[in-house]
Amino acid sequence: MDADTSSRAATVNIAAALPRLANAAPDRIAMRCPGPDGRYADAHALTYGALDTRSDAIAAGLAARGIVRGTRTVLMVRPTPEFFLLMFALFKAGAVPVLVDPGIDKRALRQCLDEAGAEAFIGIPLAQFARVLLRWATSARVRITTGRWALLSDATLADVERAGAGAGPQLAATAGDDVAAILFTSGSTGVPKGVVYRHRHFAAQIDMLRDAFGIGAGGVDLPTFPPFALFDPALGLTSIIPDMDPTRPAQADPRKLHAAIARFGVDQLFGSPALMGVLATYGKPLPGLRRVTSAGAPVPPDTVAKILELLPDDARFWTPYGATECLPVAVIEGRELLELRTRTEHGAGTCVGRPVPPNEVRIIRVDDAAIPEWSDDLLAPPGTIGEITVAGPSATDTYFNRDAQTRLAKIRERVEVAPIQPAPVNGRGLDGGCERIVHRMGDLGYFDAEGRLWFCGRKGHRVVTATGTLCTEQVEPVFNVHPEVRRTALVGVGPKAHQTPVLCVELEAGVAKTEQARIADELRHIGEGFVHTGRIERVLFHPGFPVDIRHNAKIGRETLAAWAATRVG
Ligand SMILES: Nc1ncnc2c1ncn2[C@@H]1O[C@H](COP(=O)(O)OP(=O)(O)OP(=O)(O)O)[C@@H](O)[C@H]1O
Repeated sequence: MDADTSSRAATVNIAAALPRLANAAPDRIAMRCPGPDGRYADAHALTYGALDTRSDAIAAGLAARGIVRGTRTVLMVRPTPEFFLLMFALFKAGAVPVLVDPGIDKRALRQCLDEAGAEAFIGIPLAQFARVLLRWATSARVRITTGRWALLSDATLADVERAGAGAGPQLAATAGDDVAAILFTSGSTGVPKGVVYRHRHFAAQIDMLRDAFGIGAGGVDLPTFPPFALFDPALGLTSIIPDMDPTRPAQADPRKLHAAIARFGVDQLFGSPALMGVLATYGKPLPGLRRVTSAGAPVPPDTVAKILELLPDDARFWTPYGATECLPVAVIEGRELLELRTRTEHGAGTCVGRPVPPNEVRIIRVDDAAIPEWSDDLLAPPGTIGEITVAGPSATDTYFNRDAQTRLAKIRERVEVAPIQPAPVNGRGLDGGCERIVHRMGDLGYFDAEGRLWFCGRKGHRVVTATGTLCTEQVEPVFNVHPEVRRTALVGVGPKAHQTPVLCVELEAGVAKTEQARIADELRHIGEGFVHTGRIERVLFHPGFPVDIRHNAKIGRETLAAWAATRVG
């Protein structure tokens, strides 16, 4: 192997697939985005060829402005062609895009941006105004706007692209260990944390998604969570960006989604459980779809059943389990999930399926403290509930600038490897062995006798009473069977170890307040049917649960607990 070939072989970069695909099929559509009027005009579409050459030009133009390998660059751009061009340009440049969910609390947003120590800021004009007004990302020395005028910034994206035009192919020779992006968590349990993605994490995710879901090039995808669209070009898919507010999937208009699916022959769809709820309630068949995936929180069994009814018989409905820090961890298909519905409704938790190879998923004893080193003594006895941990090629190893959080979520593990065996993919070499990072999911769960993983709720949401521990996901589905109940949330009031369990209840629309006393009695009766729910006596009715900003599906139990505390003496 000559030096040039070996350096090319070592390059790991999510953008590396793009020139290959662009060469093979330059005119294939990579993305179609709705214009401001919601229409899918050709002006808002990008072919593989255009995505490749234009992102080359932008990468070269960014380099001329000082955005180069390693430059942390906040990107605040809506899911338009500009967003995808910029993301691929930043990857090609080896720069580090920083993504924060739009719509998070403004104070938390500023904290995230400060923490990221951004060196550059690329945004729509509104984001540039906010940056100046709210003093966001003051460390950013390069500012680029996607607007028509360079107001409040150094240049427009058009200037950047013009400056780099004709520079030819760009691809930084990034190594697997180099930082590729900083992606913030959704912050459903506090201020979002910046997850450090290395190029090898993205590369592994693409392989794992392709294998777990049998994704082949040439399909047409409707990713309703825009960052997921970034995987599509690497998988050879066409992305149709839906005409909806990506921060409000629960409010998406199902007619628009159906129109896009029919018009562009969409055969795969990703959406949060809230978006699945929208499609299920709308109830129109989804004949062209072959693969639907939903993640972020458990999908209610009624929604799973309805979506399966709407899909063709040979279509698959996957509910992968994972987190920003590690994705995918495990996966289950909707039909198997439905077969296990009774167990969930009897308090077993929600089955999230079998680990996606080559993940190693292990359950450790519940502990709120940091665990620096792995030891097999940490393991919970087989079949018992503990914290879910993952070691695997897509498990990230650190948060950015959050040492305390990193210590709480990561365990170093020394792995002995025989000389002929390759080192674990996320490992670092050591004398006579290798070290890898185990990620703690912060979720409770267990394995059943068939090797399936069950999710029992978040560790921080467990309710510890004087007589034992209650897990949210083992309690709520028991009560959710009541026909007039939309959803329930278990919270604890009082000091840990002496908490009073309180069941917060959101009723179906149209149920009168006067029915609440009867429903509370009926819920207590349902609870008495199982040992673990029999102790829950306090029932509080809430007009509409707070939910997370990313998926609109995770219930804000911290907020509900504070609310419940004001009502329970
Ligand atoms: N299929 C699933 N079934 C049940 N829960 C899921 C599923 N997929 C994801 N989750 C939940 O979502 C969590 C990951 O969420 P995400 O990475 O979006 O941010 P977050 O953990 O909510 O944010 P933060 O850590 O800032 O609170 C998982 O740890 C798990 O609790």
